[in-house]
Amino acid sequence: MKVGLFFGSFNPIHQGHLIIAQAVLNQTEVDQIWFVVSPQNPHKKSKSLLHEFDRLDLVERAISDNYAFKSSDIEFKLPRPSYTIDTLVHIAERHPTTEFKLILGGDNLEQFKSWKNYNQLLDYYGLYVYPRGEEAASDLWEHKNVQRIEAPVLHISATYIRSCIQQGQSIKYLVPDEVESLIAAKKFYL
Ligand SMILES: Nc1ncnc2c1ncn2[C@@H]1O[C@H](COP(=O)(O)OP(=O)(O)OP(=O)(O)O)[C@@H](O)[C@H]1O
Ligand SMILES: O=C(O)c1ccc[n+]([C@@H]2O[C@H](COP(=O)([O-])O)[C@@H](O)[C@H]2O)c1
Repeated sequence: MKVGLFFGSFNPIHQGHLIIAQAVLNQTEVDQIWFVVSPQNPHKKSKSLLHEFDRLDLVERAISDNYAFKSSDIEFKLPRPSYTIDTLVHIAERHPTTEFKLILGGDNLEQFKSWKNYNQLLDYYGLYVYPRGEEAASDLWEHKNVQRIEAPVLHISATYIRSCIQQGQSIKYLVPDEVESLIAAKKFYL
């Protein structure tokens, strides 16, 4: 089996994430996409970071209608902050017959060389990279283990969604209905 690993803070998950995941399923050999919720991105500090179990809950609601999408809380049990190479080695050890690829936005490709052991991620696993706005300036596009995914660029971000909520604006259509209703019921991000 081939699995695409989509790592993220998912604070919260939104339609941009889901569209990318579906594009990877459509355009590659992967059988499943696993959404790996990161409790703490090593390069991000956010005052409005929702508790990891709540973010996982939102992810599970968002993907429940797609059998090819799975959620993972594996990083909750690993040391923090979450370095992707450490998680990947851990996951790969537990699934020795599964082939893993990393799904990455163009924005993350630009800083990818600052990631822990990025060469190992490239050489042992490989990347599916999709555009996110302006073309990422990186020589890594030429790497043999980097495959470009064509997907519509949606300028939705979790930051924008959180700011809509704080301003009392609706987030309908930006997130799946099930995500919108849980955020409203639990008064997240207010
Ligand atoms: N609209 C989008 N289109 C394509 N990729 C996206 C989009 N939003 C997020 N991503 C990608 O999804 C992954 C996880 O992103 P993350 O959970 O941090 O969402 P975000 O919207 O970028 O969050 P924030 O605004 O809080 O920084 C990252 O690789 C990011 O590049
Ligand atoms: O491993 C690293 O050095 C590293 C550096 C920056 C980001 N990451 C991971 O990249 C993923 C995407 O982050 P985010 O917050 O943009 O969703 C998330 O799982 C982070 O832990 C990983």
